[in-house]
Amino acid sequence: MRMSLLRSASQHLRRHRCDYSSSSSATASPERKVAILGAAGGIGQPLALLMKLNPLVSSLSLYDIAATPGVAADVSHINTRALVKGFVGDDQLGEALEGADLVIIPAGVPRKPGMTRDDLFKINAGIVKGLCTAIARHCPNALVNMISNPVNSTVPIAAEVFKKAGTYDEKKLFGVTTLDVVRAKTFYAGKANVPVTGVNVPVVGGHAGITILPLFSQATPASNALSHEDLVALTKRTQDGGTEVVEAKAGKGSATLSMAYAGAVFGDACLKGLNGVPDIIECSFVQSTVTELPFFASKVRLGKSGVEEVLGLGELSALEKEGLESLKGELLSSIEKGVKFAQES
Ligand SMILES: NC(=O)C1=CN([C@@H]2O[C@H](COP(=O)(O)OP(=O)(O)OC[C@H]3O[C@@H](n4cnc5c(N)ncnc54)[C@H](O)[C@@H]3O)[C@@H](O)[C@H]2O)C=CC1
Ligand SMILES: O=C([O-])CC(=O)C(=O)O
Repeated sequence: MRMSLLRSASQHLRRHRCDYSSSSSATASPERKVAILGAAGGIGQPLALLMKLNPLVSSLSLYDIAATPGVAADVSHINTRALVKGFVGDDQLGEALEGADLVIIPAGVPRKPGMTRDDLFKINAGIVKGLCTAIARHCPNALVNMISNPVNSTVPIAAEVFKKAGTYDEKKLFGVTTLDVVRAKTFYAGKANVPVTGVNVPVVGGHAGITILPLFSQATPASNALSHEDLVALTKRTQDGGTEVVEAKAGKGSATLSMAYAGAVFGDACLKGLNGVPDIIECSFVQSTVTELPFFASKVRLGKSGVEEVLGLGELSALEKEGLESLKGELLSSIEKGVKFAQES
């Protein structure tokens, strides 16, 4: 029983790119330091656990403004490669970041029922700005995976902070939209009645409401079983996935475990790219010329310096073309709000 559980878990990870066994052996892979900022939170803790299980990580730096030594002590006892250190408070942030190859940011407040992601802007914009200022100073060459919401604004804030500091490299800044892909795969597999492990669905646009645009016309394996109404319902469920969790948690936060999984998948992909593993492709919200918007989520090829190539949208269905046009206004205003905040504060 135990062996078959382990076998099926490892098959799952292989299909989902978190293929730790084939990514290169722990001893052969280069030293990689990963820092998690907000490591004591709902996402931070399980994400710290998952990154501790990733043999590509040689050093894991867990930073928060609260309670990190406990989380770090706990995770550090797991007998895997990464050496874990905990850091707490402003004066330890520099040390937490020094030499990091990848910084993952789930710091900030989550939604409660009735709130939009944009309602988090007031608090999270300042948090992200402060953390990115420190990244520019202490590890300007690190890849940055932004989880903190509203991603449609926090990524442009990070870009502006890095520009001001003279360290901006558009190849190294990513808004993490992997959870949208994770949800689209799960919901599509359920509706199309196909095994979820083989499913892929690109999700483009941004990471809030209608700006989340799953491209089910490009889903693999393709399904003829889905009606127009099914596709409309699948699109809406993917767009509202975060709200579904916020409402189910009824005031106790938003998605944490599925987000930690998604963050670990995306972080692993970034590390594989840095290590020169070919053909690593994930969706992410990045600086883009795919549309007229300055930032946009689409498939990107990851490489040794971050984004190697931003891939185009491919052919869209009529429903998706309509979705693309209707998301642009909201996405642009969220981007502009982030830029304005960073330039004026
Ligand atoms: N991109 C995505 O798909 C998703 C994004 N999120 C977002 O992730 C963020 C975190 O969510 P949770 O972990 O559930 O929240 P949480 O409240 O459980 O944890 C946040 C952590 O950040 C820490 N923190 C606050 N200010 C900090 C600072 N200046 N430096 C370092 N740490 C700081 C807090 O002490 C806390 O431990 C939220 O903004 C949420 O909306 C959540 C789910 C999905
Ligand atoms: O909905 C939220 O507030 C958290 C989030 O971004 C998600 O779960 O996609």
